[in-house]
Amino acid sequence: MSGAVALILAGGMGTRMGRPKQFIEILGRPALYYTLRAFQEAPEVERIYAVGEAERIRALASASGIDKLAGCAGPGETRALSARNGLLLCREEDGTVCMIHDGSRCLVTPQLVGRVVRAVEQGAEGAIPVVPVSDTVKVAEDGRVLKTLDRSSLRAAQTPQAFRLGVLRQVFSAPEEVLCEATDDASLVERAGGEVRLVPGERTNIKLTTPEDLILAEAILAAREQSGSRP
Ligand SMILES: Nc1ccn([C@@H]2O[C@H](COP(=O)(O)OP(=O)(O)OP(=O)(O)O)[C@@H](O)[C@H]2O)c(=O)n1
Ligand SMILES: C[C@](O)(CO)[C@H](O)COP(=O)(O)O
Repeated sequence: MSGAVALILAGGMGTRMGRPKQFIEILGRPALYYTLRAFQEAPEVERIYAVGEAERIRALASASGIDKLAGCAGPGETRALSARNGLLLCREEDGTVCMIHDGSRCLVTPQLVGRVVRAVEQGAEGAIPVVPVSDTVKVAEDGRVLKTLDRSSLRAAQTPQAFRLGVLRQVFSAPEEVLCEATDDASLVERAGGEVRLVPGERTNIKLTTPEDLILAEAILAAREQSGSRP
């Protein structure tokens, strides 16, 4: 066992979904159940920390056999401030591998968790899952195209994003305005000059963001169930 830790961010309001996403039921279980279960099943993960409604998350974990859950913290005003709150729960040493993961990416697999942990164990300062961008991406302003980007060098970043705890402690000590500009954790490491390695992500590792994503998530989980892997 690698002894890695996972920090699950589940303290958002779900503004674009119209309700908090972590407790929306998919195939009869809250979305967060599937997220927690993937980390519970990953042999590389020793402990799980979560940010969000502590009582509800603890109740979900204990009803679902998620015995790696080691602590919960209250949410911050933004994703980055929630991550900073969660990091305060981690008492492990600086060298421990820590993954930060969106609770709303409930289709994450234990295999993907293993890939990002191994990339950091093999020497990367940070490791993030990415998938190639399949649309053509335009830079826009005032409803007009400014330019078209070269798609061959573009990647869509997912979570879990893995780093040594010491690296996270350092980059999350930046001022709040810097933290809140970052839309993922790796960009804070990049800003500090750290090298972030890319590992293959999974197209099914979608982030529940808008109501249509629920249809997709349910279909993917149902297909996993049919194919014999648990949803
Ligand atoms: N203050 C916040 C904001 C977000 N998150 C978590 O960070 C992840 C990614 O955030 P996002 O998908 O944007 O979720 P919400 O903030 O809930 O959605 P929205 O932006 O539509 O309000 C989610 O698992 C969310 O619960 C969090 O823990 N604390
Ligand atoms: C961290 C992330 O999931 C990487 O793609 C994404 O940036 C989160 O964005 P959100 O607007 O907070 O959902």
